[in-house]
Parts: sequence; C-alpha cells; structure tokens
Amino acid sequence: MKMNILDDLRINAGASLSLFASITALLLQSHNTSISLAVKVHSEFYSRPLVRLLRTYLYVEMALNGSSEEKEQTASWLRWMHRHIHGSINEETRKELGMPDDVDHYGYIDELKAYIMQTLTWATISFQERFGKRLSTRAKDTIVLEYTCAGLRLGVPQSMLTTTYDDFVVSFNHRLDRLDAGYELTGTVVHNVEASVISAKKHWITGLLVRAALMVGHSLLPERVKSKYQLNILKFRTARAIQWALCTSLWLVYPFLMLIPLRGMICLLLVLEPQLRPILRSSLQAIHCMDILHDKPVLPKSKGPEKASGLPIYLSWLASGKQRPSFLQMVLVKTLQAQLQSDSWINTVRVWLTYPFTIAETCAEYAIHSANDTVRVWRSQIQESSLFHSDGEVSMPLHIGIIMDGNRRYARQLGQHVLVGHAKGAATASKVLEWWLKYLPNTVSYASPMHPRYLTCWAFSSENFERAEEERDGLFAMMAAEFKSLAFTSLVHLFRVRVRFIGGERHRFPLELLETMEMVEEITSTYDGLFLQIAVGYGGRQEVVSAVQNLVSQGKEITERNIGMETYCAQRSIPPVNLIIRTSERRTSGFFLWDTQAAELHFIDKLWPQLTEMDWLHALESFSTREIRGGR
Ligand SMILES: CC(C)=CCC/C(C)=C/CC/C(C)=C/COP(=O)(O)OP(=O)(O)O
Repeated sequence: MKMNILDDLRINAGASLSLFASITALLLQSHNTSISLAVKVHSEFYSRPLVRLLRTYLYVEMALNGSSEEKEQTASWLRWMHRHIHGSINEETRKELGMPDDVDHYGYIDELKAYIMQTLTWATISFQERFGKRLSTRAKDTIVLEYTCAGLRLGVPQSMLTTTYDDFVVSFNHRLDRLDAGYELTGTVVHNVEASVISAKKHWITGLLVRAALMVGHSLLPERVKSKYQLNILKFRTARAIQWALCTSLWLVYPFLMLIPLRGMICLLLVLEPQLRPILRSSLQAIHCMDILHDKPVLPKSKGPEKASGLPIYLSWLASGKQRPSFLQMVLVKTLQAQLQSDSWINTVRVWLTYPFTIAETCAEYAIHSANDTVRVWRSQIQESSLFHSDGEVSMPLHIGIIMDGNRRYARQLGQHVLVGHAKGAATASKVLEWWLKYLPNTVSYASPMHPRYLTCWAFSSENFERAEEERDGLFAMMAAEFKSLAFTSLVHLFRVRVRFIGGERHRFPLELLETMEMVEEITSTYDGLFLQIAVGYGGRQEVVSAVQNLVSQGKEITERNIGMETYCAQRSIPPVNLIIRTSERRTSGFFLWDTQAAELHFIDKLWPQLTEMDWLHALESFSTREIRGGR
C-alpha cells in the first residue's frame, strides 16, 4: 500500500518535546541572558521549577494540539501574561549574568519570542533525530512550521521566523553568533538553572527523572553551546558514562516513550506531584477565560462546575486530546482519578481494591478502540486504493464546493447548546482540510489532469445574519478562531494554500473578524499551490446581483458572458465548481447559483459534524465514476 504524504509528517511535536527535550530548550533559553533575567525576576522558575515545567508543557500542548479556540486563547493568555515583563538592569545583575555594557533594559520583545520558538524547534528535531527515526526534509520543515505558526500567533513578525528547515538552521546559528558576540555565558546562569531544577522539593521519582533529563537534555545541545554548559552533574567521568547509558536506553525505549504524549506527561507529573494539581486547574481556567476577540481575560458567563461528579474537571481535559489518548495516558488518568478519590480511609481501601479491575477495563476499552481504528484505516486504504490505484485515468473534480449543514441538529440530538454543534462542525471543517491535502498527492501522482486544486466551504450564509444574537456572536468568535488557525496551520504553508473569503455584507460582521480575514488573506497572499475559498455572508442571488451591479457601474452590456466574468470565482480566476458536497439536505440553496451549471451533486445523509474520512473518499469516488458530458 502506498504511503500517504501525511504519514511522513505525522510527527507529534508535543510528545517529542517530552521531559528531556524541554530541558534542552530550557538550557538554550538561558543562553540568552535577557531571557534568564526575565525568568529570574518575573517567574517562579528558580523557586518552583516544576511549576514552570508544568506550565510550559501546558502551553506547548495547547499551542500544538489544542482546538483552534484553545490555540488562540493560549496565545492571547501568553500575550496578556507577558505584557509586564520589562525592566532596567543594574550593575550588579549585569556582572552576575555577564551582560554586555550597552544593554540597560530588558523586555519580552519579539526577538526573544522568536528565539524561544527556535529553541523549541531545535530541541524537538534533535530529540526526534537522535532517538527516533530519521526525519525527511518535509518532516523537519513541518516541525519548523509548527513552531513558526505558534510564533506568528504570539504576534512575532513573519520576517523573524522561518518556514523551512534549511532557513531555520541559518537563522538559529545567526542568533547564536549574536549571543556569543554579545557576552560570555557565566557560570552563575548555568549553575542557577541546574541548582533550581535539582533542588526543588519533589517525589524521589521526579528527582531521578529531572537528573536524567538534565543529562540527556545537555547531550542534545548544539556542539557550540554544549561546551559552555559545564553542568555540575556531569563533572565526573562516571556521570558521563551514565549519560551515555541513558541516551542508549532512550534510543531503545523510544517507541514506548512516544506512547506517552504531552498530556500524558502532564498527568504523570500530577500523579507524582500533588502540589501541582491546583496549578493545572488555575492555568487551564485562565486560558479558557481569555476573550480572543479582545485579547483580555473575561469572567466565564456561568461559573461552570469546578468539579464534575466530585472530581476536578481538569481530569476530563487530561483524558481527551486531538488524538485518541494512548494506553499509558489512559492508565495515568485512571491512577490520578484513584488518587483523587482516596480522600478518606474507606474510600482509599475501596478505590485501591478496585484499581486492578479499573485497569483491566481500560485495557479492554483500549483494545476495542484500537481494533475499530485498525478496521477504519483498512477500510479507507481499500477505498483509496480502489479510487486512485485503478488502471486508467481517474476523473477528479478540479473545484469542490462544500455546504456544511446540520450543526444545530447535531447539538440538539445530544441535548447540547447549538454552539457546541458549531464547535464540532468547525472541527470537522479542519479535518476536511486535512483530508483534502492528504489525498491530493495521490491524485496528482496518478496522472489525473483534474485534481481538487480548489476548495470552497460555505461557512456563513446571508440568511444566517438573522439567527439569534447569542448564536450569531458565538459563531463570529468561532469563525475568528478558525480562520486565524488557518493562517497558523503548518499544512497551509507546506502546501502553499492561498486562502480567500468571498461573499458580501461585510458591514454586518464585527471589526475583529474582518481584521482576521484580512490578516489570513495577507499571510497567504503569495501562495499559489492550492486555493481555499471560504464563503461568508454569501448568498447565490446576492452574488448574481453584485455581478450585474458591477456591469452596470462599468457601463457594460448585461450578457451571459459578461455576468460569468463578474462572479466571485471568475474575479479570482478560479474555475467553476465541478462537485458540490452537501450534508443532511438534498438541495443546493443557491450555492454558486451562476457557476454550478455543470456541477455534479453529492448528498450525504449525515449531519455535518458526523462526516468521516470515508465519506470524503466516497464523494471523490462517486464523482470519478460519473460520466461527465458537459451537455454534449
Ligand atoms: C475554516 C472553516 C470553514 C470554518 C467553519 C466555521 C463553521 C463551523 C461555521 C458554521 C457553519 C454553519 C452555519 C453550518 C450550518 O449548520 P446549521 O446551523 O444550519 O445547522 P442546522 O441545519 O442543524 O440548523
């Protein structure tokens, strides 16, 4: 079976940045004295390093694997939290940290954020390369892009970040050159980092883990930095032998290590260190309270349950995630749950007596899910191979239009608020984007002249303005997060996807949403690989009226040909739609009223949030089997 292009890119940057690589990033960050200083004055790192470690895990997990809204909220929270980080540097501190004479101020400026993103990139790639499989250039580019996108989200200018691995190496070395030229890394900085990591009050297992992490993290530093980091823990020859042994064992257990994703690592820390539990709860709450349209924290509308069924709600966050939780993650969550339930001696006895059964149940649950997943993957591979690997030319649509319908009915079926349905719908929309890209290279490499180079999604119709204010405002906020997410999605940059918005009635949208749409169009404006159009405030009749009005204002004749040249697609040199996919209803509701004369229709009897990868493949297959005569 041919490997899919996304298989090569399926690198969980979160998991790679486990305990060990995060120490590498931390050491690299303290190589920059401005960061060291900011950390010393404004963070709890030196007094409570585990708290900082936990928070860093949480931010990285949210930024890489959260929902679009969570990603945006995390960036918003980080901007909010760091806004006071600046100050002047006195003589004593300058000497202690070996800072250059001409630097008298520090602040959390864009240059530092860009450097922090690069330290995470370096740590993730070198960890993966050293202990995992060799990475292809495309896979390395993806990791670079993941962190670049996180940096863009934080507001770092595009010019300070890179989009390919080769450019990253040049830029990172350039930054290290500048650091080397500016000052000599002092023993105090190195010692501070090491001492605080080691001396924190913690469980003995955490103690061992952080020592191991320091040794392994040090070995992943770039050679030019490594020699400057004379860690006390590595002073003796025996310690260096232990370091070597640790690295070799890590190389051996790497596949198992990858079974604990970052959310699992957070869970492990909470199992070992109970004092960190309130930190996770308050950090999650703070992130979820960010108003992303206005970039400031707001009190939640309803206070919401602090605890679900007697247990803190962060537990369900730990058990969820973009990917299905791994087995080890599930076991760790169950262990934490058992610890939390052991609040009296009777409960302790009850919980720990039933613990083996709970784990057995987890095993069974995991086995069933894995079997289901395997069957699902096989089915889509069979479907894919019958579609793309068949002899002869495969006919593919050049332009696909999608009508996403059924979000509210989905929510109502579950007894949930309509916005929950829209959130599920938004998640399905980003999956469709992934499937579109995932099945592209095959269609291209299987010599089909027609491949879905253009995709249009109808996100908000002219009629949708008439919905209840609460739903409409919720949708605006959700669309802002989703659209922003597009600009900060590595796949969009890797496949050079140009994003554009079509539709009218712009004055009815909030300014923040309009600015977001402008920003997304601007960031992708130079791309020409693929084209994604999002229809907002769109109505078929309104499109035709606006085309006619354009002709009238230009004094042109109203002819079929002239109207055809003024439609949204024609104005952007995009071909008319060949295939319309709609969920839950069997009508087109005026979607591309003018440009769908020759379009094939494919209706799916499911609500939009229920759409699966098989449905997508099936739609392509259904198109490929039709005889398209174009009226001849
Ligand atoms: C990136 C991208 C394209 C994001 C999309 C954002 C998103 C999910 C918009 C909502 C679309 C919408 C109004 C669906 C219609 O369901 P409905 O409310 O009409 O449901 P119903 O038919 O059950 O009433």
